[in-house]
Amino acid sequence: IDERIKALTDQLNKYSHEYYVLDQPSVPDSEYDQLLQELIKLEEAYPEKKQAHSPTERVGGKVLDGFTKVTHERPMLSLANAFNEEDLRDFDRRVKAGLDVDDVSYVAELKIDGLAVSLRYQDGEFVRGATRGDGEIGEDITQNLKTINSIPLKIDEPGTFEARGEAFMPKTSFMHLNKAREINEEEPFANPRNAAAGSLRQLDSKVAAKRHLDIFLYAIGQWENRSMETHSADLTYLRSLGFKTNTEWKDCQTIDEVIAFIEHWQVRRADLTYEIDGIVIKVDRLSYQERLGRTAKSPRWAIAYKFPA
Ligand SMILES: COc1nc2nc(N)nc(N)c2nc1C
Repeated sequence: IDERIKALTDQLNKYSHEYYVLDQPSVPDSEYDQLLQELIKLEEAYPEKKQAHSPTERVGGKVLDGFTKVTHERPMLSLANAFNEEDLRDFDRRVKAGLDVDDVSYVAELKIDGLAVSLRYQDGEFVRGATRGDGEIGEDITQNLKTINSIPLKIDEPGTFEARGEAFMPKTSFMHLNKAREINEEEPFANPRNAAAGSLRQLDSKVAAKRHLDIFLYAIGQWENRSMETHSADLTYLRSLGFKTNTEWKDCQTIDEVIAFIEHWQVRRADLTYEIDGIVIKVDRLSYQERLGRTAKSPRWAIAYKFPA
């Protein structure tokens, strides 16, 4: 029985990764559902044999009467903003002056319009998910984050590992949710960001489970075995661990390439299945990030270009 429960758990988590992260399911939904039903029955019969990373965790658990507070060991900073080309060139000049180098490569990423969250893993198990809060103190929303199917419940990484990213509601989920709310004469959400925030702050994770939220991870927070040289290597590593990262990021050798990337997405963003409110530019070399450091609330090695509203 033990073996069967473990085998079903790992198999279903693998299918889930293929479907929700790689968008390449290898089995039909009917086979997934059949195996899930078998696991549910086995866990009901032998509850003590249920694995911590069981996919049956996805449907939501008990209703909480409040959120416990979480202290972020590494503060979750907010980004300084840029609104035009001049701001971007000023940022580039400041970075080069601060490092006393004249060639700095950047990574440009889509700025997902959602809610910043932190996912903490202990010896491979997803043990805690939290909101950014004020950057130092956030709220424990683990139960709600477990309902996001693209979040792996288990990863192959020993010790403490923290992934950070943006939880969001895809545009189609947002439209369907608001249509349902209008039918129920409930107040519609103003935008997908508010809908995602409202969904993740539900005390009843069964409600969050129905909101079809998704997530893109974009940084590694706490990591005992930190070993990468660049941010782009971190993004590649996150993907290799099974996390959903946004594939539209680009290595830019100059700020001109960044500006071209911004112009490209300023037009193309309407075609995306999720809302973005800008482009985030980060110095790629991690040792350079260390040297540039941070202000009280923002890193000096990154900036968020905001699209005109
Ligand atoms: C390094 O800090 C950050 N990086 C980010 N990257 C992307 N792509 N999107 C964000 N919203 C974002 N937000 C923050 C605070």
